Amino acid sequence: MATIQGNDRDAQADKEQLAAVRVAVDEVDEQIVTLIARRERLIKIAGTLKGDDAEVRAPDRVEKIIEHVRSAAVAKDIDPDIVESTYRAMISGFIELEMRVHKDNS
Ligand SMILES: C=C(O[C@@H]1C=C(C(=O)O)C=C[C@H]1O)C(=O)O
Repeated sequence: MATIQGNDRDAQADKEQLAAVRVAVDEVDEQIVTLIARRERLIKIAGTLKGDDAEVRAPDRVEKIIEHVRSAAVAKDIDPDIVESTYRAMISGFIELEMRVHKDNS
């Protein structure tokens, strides 16, 4: 009977570790989506409190958020560019959502 040796055993161990890492990534994603849902509820409220489209877009506020999350990324020793691009994509979606909420309320 063949036994698993050397490289085969390493490859098997890597596969098992990758599967475990993916389970952990899925758990983190659940947490992230929970936080995005919480963020979305707040953004919708903000949309009801603003006077016009320019206020909804609030580009100065967007830049302050980017500055804030970049600093938070640096403090945690992760790549601030990844955090910034993630936030810019998310905020761009939220601005469109907030626009719709704002229109429905005005
Ligand atoms: C939530 C706001 O409105 C918009 C959405 C933002 C966001 O998703 O973080 C940020 C600024 C605005 O473009 C706000 O003004 O605070």
